[in-house]
Amino acid sequence: MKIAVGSFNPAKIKAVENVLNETVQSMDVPSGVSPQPFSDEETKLGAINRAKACITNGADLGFGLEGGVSEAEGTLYLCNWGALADREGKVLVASGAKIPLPKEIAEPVIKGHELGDVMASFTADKHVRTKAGAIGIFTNGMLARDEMFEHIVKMLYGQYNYYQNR
Ligand SMILES: O=P(O)(O)OP(=O)(O)OP(=O)(O)OC[C@H]1O[C@@H](n2cnc3c(O)ncnc32)[C@H](O)[C@@H]1O
Ligand SMILES: [Mg+2]
Repeated sequence: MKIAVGSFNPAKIKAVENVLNETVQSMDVPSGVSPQPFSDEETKLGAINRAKACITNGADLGFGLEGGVSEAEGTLYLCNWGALADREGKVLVASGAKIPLPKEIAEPVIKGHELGDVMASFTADKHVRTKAGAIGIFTNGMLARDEMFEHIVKMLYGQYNYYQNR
């Protein structure tokens, strides 16, 4: 069975490999949304598009993981979504943990800068998006980006197995 993840970001690949305990293929697929999704709906759609594109590119199971931001009551939150697609056209979704972003991060993102770039200059680490991520930095290292994606992958794969076995 060919399992793919629609990204070359090591945090996303590692999350799928750790949960499924299998080697997965990375696929360069379009998310079909903006590089910086700005709502739960847009972030979820990016995840679904990536998962479906893996199937179009020949995978049996395709994972799409997407990071974004969403605004509620004047606060900008980090938001994350995942989707799992199969060859039968089944698509499952799950959302990840959310935390508010501090003002010095939220302001440049609202002005149009990508969160990954803002985090890179804030931490002086251009690889931050592939490791701790914003979630790791602002939880003081308690929850890294790959671990947060692992929770999403568990919810996706768990739902997939539940509905397969019913
Ligand atoms: O190569 P892809 O798979 O696109 O990986 P990415 O790091 O660009 O990740 P996303 O497209 O899913 O996320 C959209 C933007 O939000 C950024 N982002 C989202 N969550 C983040 C986090 O926890 N830490 C740092 N940047 C994050 C990300 O780097 C992008 O600029
Ligand atoms: Mg991206």
